[in-house]
Amino acid sequence: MKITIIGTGYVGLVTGACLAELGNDVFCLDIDADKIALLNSGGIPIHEPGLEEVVARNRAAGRLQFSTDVAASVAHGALQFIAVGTPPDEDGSADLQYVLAAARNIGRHMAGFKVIVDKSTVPVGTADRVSTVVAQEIAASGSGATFSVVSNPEFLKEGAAVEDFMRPDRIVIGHDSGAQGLRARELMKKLYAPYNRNHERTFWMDVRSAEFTKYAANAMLATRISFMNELANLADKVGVDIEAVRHGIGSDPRIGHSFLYAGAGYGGSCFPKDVQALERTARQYDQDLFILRAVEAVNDRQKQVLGKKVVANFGEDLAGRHFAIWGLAFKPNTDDMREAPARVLLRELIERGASVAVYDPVAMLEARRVLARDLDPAQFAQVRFAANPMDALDEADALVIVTEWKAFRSPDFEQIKARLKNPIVFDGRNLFEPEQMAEHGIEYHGIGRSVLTRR
Ligand SMILES: NC(=O)c1ccc[n+]([C@@H]2O[C@H](COP(=O)([O-])OP(=O)(O)OC[C@H]3O[C@@H](n4cnc5c(N)ncnc54)[C@H](O)[C@@H]3O)[C@@H](O)[C@H]2O)c1
Ligand SMILES: O=c1ccn([C@@H]2O[C@H](COP(=O)(O)OP(=O)(O)O[C@H]3O[C@H](CO)[C@@H](O)[C@H](O)[C@H]3O)[C@@H](O)[C@H]2O)c(=O)[nH]1
Repeated sequence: MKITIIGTGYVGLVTGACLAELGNDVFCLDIDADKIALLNSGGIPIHEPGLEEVVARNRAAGRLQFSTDVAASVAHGALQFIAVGTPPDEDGSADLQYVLAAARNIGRHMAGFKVIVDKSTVPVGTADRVSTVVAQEIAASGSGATFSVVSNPEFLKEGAAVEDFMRPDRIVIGHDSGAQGLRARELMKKLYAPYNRNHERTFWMDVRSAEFTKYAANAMLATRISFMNELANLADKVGVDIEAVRHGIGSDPRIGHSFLYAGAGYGGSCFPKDVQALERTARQYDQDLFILRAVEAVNDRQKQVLGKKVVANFGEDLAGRHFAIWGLAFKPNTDDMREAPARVLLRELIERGASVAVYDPVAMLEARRVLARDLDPAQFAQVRFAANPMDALDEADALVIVTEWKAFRSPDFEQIKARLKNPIVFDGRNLFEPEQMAEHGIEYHGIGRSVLTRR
């Protein structure tokens, strides 16, 4: 099938590359000329396992092209995927300017019949707004073109995006029940047939329900994390090991094991913004989503937990103190720093007068860019970018772990102890066992595990 993808960010690039991998003829459009030039020279703008190979293979086969040419992109695809960003507006609602700009371009240049697929995460009612904008442009151009807008939210996780897209646990498709909507449904069915031959994993529904499903999924996952983080903080006070509790409750199939890890708070480009946007939608309908307000507040506080543990240990004034930080990206296997808990920790430590040496397996360049924006030049000068994890430890008063990279899981503890000024580890992702740390003579502070540390 001929497919156009508008926006070549995490979602657009992965969607385009994976659809090309199945033999489709894919045209990827972006307004960012540098990104398109990079992709056309064989580069990849993001770190995502397996993506580079899929892109290279399909570019070479002529099934995947990148361009800034709007008219050509609209002419190309029978299916026009909108995969542009929907960042938070000042009031927390989803900013739809990029989605509507993409829709306007489609309407302005289209001829014949097109299926417009909203893949971006967008509030309920957005498909109607896209329809209105496209219809206005068609009326202005006089092309007489026809279309149907479909909602097909994306559930991929960064760091596992290619795998998630190629083996989806569900495909949600919202379409209209009129003739154009049913025509769109047939095309979507054909497109996704290779992923699930009998469509056992496709959930067909109306457009608004599909739009809402995406927010409901992220809100539920964020709720589980904040719930566990809140309990972990209590566990620290009442002498309970949150990891034992996690196993104890997760074995109940009604609860399940996933997304119950207490830690330094959730980050990324999705949970924080989508929880906020759903709250905002509710407020527009005079409803207060109490649970989600609490989920957000708990997460904001949780991002400060590591800083608070450091202060409890070293005092409020950290002038002259130096800390090693392992992990900067908001999660492993990505270089994405959006809403990363490490940014909150670094600001806190540096504002209190400390200096830091930081290390992340892939996010160093992105961190440099983001931290130069977060911090003023004098503060930024307090950050040393270390060459490897052990190099970050020298002369540090303690090691603080923020991201659960696999490479941090089995370090040489004797070397850690020898290189740190004080053998103290603050573990924001519960990577290590407190007993094991005690054996190495390392003072250990996990999340919700202080009972084991005291033993
Ligand atoms: N990142 C994820 O893991 C993820 C997962 C599921 C859903 N989503 C949702 O998908 C959407 C995209 O997210 P992302 O992380 O890929 O964003 P991103 O910021 O990485 O990429 C968006 C791209 O769209 C381009 N763009 C903006 N306006 C354009 C226009 N008019 N025409 C062409 N290109 C345009 C930008 O230049 C950018 O390259 C968001 O709604 C997000 O919530 C993201
Ligand atoms: O038990 C857990 C699981 C995750 N996290 C944190 O939660 C954040 C988000 O993690 P994850 O969900 O794995 O990453 P994302 O790439 O943001 O993916 C989420 O957001 C995407 C964008 O909407 C959705 O498509 C995915 O389904 C949804 O998982 C990260 O900071 C994790 O460290 C925890 O603290 N505890």
